[in-house]
Amino acid sequence: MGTGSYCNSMISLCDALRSGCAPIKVINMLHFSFKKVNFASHVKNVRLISNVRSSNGDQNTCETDKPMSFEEIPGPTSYPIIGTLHKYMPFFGEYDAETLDKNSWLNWRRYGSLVREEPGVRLLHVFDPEDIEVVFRQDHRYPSRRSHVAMLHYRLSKPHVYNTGGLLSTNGPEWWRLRSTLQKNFTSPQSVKSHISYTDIVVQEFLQWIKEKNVSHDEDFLPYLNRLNLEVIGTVAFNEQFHGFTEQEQDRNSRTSKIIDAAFGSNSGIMKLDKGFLWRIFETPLYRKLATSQEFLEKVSRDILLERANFFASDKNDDNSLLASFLKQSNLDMKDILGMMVDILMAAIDTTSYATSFALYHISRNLEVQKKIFDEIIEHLPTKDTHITAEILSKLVYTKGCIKESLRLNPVSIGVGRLSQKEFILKGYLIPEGTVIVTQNMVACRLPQYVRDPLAFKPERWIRGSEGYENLHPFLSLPFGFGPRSCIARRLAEQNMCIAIVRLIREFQIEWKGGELGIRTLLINKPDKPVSLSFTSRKRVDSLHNDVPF
Ligand code: HEM
Repeated sequence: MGTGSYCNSMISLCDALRSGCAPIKVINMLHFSFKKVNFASHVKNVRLISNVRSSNGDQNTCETDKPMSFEEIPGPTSYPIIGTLHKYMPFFGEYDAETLDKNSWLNWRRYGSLVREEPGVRLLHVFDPEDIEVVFRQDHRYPSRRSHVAMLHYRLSKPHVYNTGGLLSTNGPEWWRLRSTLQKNFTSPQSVKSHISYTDIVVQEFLQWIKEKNVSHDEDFLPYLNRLNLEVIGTVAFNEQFHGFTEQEQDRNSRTSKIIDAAFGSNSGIMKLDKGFLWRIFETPLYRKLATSQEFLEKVSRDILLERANFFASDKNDDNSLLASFLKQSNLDMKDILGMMVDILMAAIDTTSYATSFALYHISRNLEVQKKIFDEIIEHLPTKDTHITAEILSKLVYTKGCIKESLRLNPVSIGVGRLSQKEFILKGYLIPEGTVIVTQNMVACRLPQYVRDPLAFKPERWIRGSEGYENLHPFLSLPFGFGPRSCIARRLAEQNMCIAIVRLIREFQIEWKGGELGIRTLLINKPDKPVSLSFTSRKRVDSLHNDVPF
């Protein structure tokens, strides 16, 4: 079979994967493609070199093999000045800037597991978890990312408001000053657990609200989840109630609605602005949108901060919000804290809502899985008014397996970005300093060479001791990134998702009513269609089957 038919078979494979073809059919197609095609033979040669180096235990100082240059890495043709940007041109280019997963599939099937691109920067896509591990092992004291470049520009242009670009966009020692100070309260298990009871209260209010609204599958559930996650993060991070479930706050001009819009307005422009440069010359509409969104989040944060700062000045409070802990740090000033508050509003709402949407999507399509979650929940929350505690959460092993499995199939980010800070050798190629590296975890997580039956939703693969347990490569699924630069709120986000899912499944039998759910990548992976769920009260299900305790 020639390259043409290889491409065709892989195109059908990609189409099949995206269109929700039965997983087994897709795997068969994959095996067929692998069997018939000599998969980019030069990549194999490079692998040999890399293996020799690995067995010597010293990748960087091999004297006999001269590393191949970065330009020799397979990838789309790069032209002077425009590099590979032509691939992203509307009408002509075959890549769509909003379907990054599709572009990655195309790259992987054409060029193999290491792909070079030059869309204005030196870019390397890494698909193999072994290589992903090598990338992260290079990590420096201050791991860097090249992202949020326009936001960095915006914040640095307002030195009276911000000291830095904030955690998301700052690199180097200044990033570490912020991170090392802020992360104590974000990540310590004790501090994270201290937020369980408030979060549970907010989630129960949310349940009450969606019951009153009689939410049906004709509505998109995502906006509901946005409100929930703003309310949760408001309470946990700022001890602020936004009252997002009230009639008044549902108005599109309310503070809640405008924060959700501004968070999305900020996030959705970041990636396109990172790729472009015109905003450096004049204020483009997209840059303006980013600036307006940031201004609104700034205003909300400033109002809360001023009120709280006065309150804390009295030193008589038992507030355990993150903001309370920030205000006690002597090496943070108000500008640092304001920047972090804006970062929290930007980073918390869409991420958790998309991740929860996809988890509900998988759980509601797999009623067997849902039954197992319900059985586990009912064992630990025998009545609806049992409070969720840290001890209960620690026992919900299956539910947590579902969250991990959903994040494997549908991570919020297609992979993790890093900026190399010194040259290193990967698969026999010399990767120069300053290369933008994107680890392609989402694609790798759907490949049969790394995961058994990869497109099936099988929470058991994460559960040690269960029959379906799989010892997956530790660098395969990295939904929260890796190392000191990983998501600062990982534990909190997982906890919030778990509490929401537990309460929803405890209350309702949930069914998926939409078609196959794909992704649209603006910065993170948003569901590409409405999140269409039907909620049937367990009371009703119970009276039908009469086998579930209440
Ligand atoms: C399910 C929800 C979430 C997912 C999947 C997620 C994922 C990620 C990922 C992949 C990164 C980049 C990590 C890396 O480069 O190694 C990141 C960074 C970050 N996340 Fe999250 N995140 C989530 C929720 C949150 C929440 C709730 C907050 C805030 C309360 C938050 C705040 C941040 C911040 C500030 C960073 C930048 C950290 C740094 O550069 O030091 N995230 N997140």
